[in-house]
Amino acid sequence: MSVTVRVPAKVNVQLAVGAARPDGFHDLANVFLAVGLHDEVTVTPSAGGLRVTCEGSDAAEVPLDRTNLAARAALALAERYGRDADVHLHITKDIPVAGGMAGGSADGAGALLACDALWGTGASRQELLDICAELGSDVPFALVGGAALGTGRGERLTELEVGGTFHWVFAMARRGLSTPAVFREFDRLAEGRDIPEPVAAQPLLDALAKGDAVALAASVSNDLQPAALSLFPELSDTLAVGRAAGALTALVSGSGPTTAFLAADAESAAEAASVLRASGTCRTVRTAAGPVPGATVLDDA
Ligand SMILES: C[C@@](CO)(OP(=O)(O)O)[C@H](O)COP(=O)(O)OP(=O)(O)OC[C@H]1O[C@@H](n2ccc(N)nc2=O)[C@H](O)[C@@H]1O
Ligand SMILES: Nc1ncnc2c1ncn2[C@@H]1O[C@H](COP(=O)(O)OP(=O)(O)O)[C@@H](O)[C@H]1O
Repeated sequence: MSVTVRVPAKVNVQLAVGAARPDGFHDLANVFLAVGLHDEVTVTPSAGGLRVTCEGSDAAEVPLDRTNLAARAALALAERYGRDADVHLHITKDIPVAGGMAGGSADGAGALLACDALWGTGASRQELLDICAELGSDVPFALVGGAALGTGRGERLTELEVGGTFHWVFAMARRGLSTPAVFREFDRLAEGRDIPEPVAAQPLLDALAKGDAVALAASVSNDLQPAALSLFPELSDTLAVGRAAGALTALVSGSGPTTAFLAADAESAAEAASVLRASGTCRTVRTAAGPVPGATVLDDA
């Protein structure tokens, strides 16, 4: 008996960042879009206690101990509902690790939903979302999927209407970037400046609602991009290649270092992807469309 959950990656079409809070986090206006790159998490009862395994091209970079977000999710649910977390969690990883696409968060949400289905806890959606928020700022969105505005530290979600499909190209970099390090660099670059309250941009929300890629391209923004570029200047070359290859816009995905390119349609995305692949400025290139649903239990094969 096992349960498998499929969970998407995200791109931030807007990431407005406020000043550092006393707890070290930053208030955000974080507009998430779930895109069709997925991890799968399979949970199976295991007599030998909690165990995590991972397969996929980035598997060597994924921690297999209790710091893995999937393990933390299983332990949090077990504690809340008085269960033993005697499970084997197997992650089939397709989301790049430390890429600003929330792969670890996806695995956390996936493991939570899978363990919940396996154990039949009867937890409400809100209870699951509360556990997600304890695990990390990006984890609730991986459960919800689609498109949403995240406020607070990104964990308080308002789902958004999207009127069409957006076609993206993602260029994975040759090394990762640490999310806390990028926020620290944001603070350093912001020193001595007044940081406005983060708010969602109305033209961006309208563009999403209309499914208008040209309007979305004109309104995307990422306040962490200067910090990511400061720590990883070569990303500017990748952004320039994607722009020259016809992308409507190019930006760093979240805290990076994955770069994201919005294309007019699937064909232009494929063309930009092949130019980026040939450029030698990145490790791998993928295309993916969004929005897609959040964490979903798969039927038995
Ligand atoms: C930047 C974003 C954009 O969606 O994602 P990535 O691009 O890294 O995937 C998120 O805000 C990352 O969310 P997540 O990766 O869940 O971060 P958390 O585990 O909650 O926090 C890790 C660390 O990031 C910083 N952090 C995170 C969220 C936030 N609103 N303010 C922060 O300052 C803090 O230093 C915190 O200790
Ligand atoms: N299930 C997981 N998958 C990937 N990384 C994980 C996982 N659990 C914990 N981590 C840790 O979280 C770090 C950030 O990973 P990830 O979520 O992929 O990136 P990002 O926060 O940039 O989207 C990794 O370097 C790794 O040490």
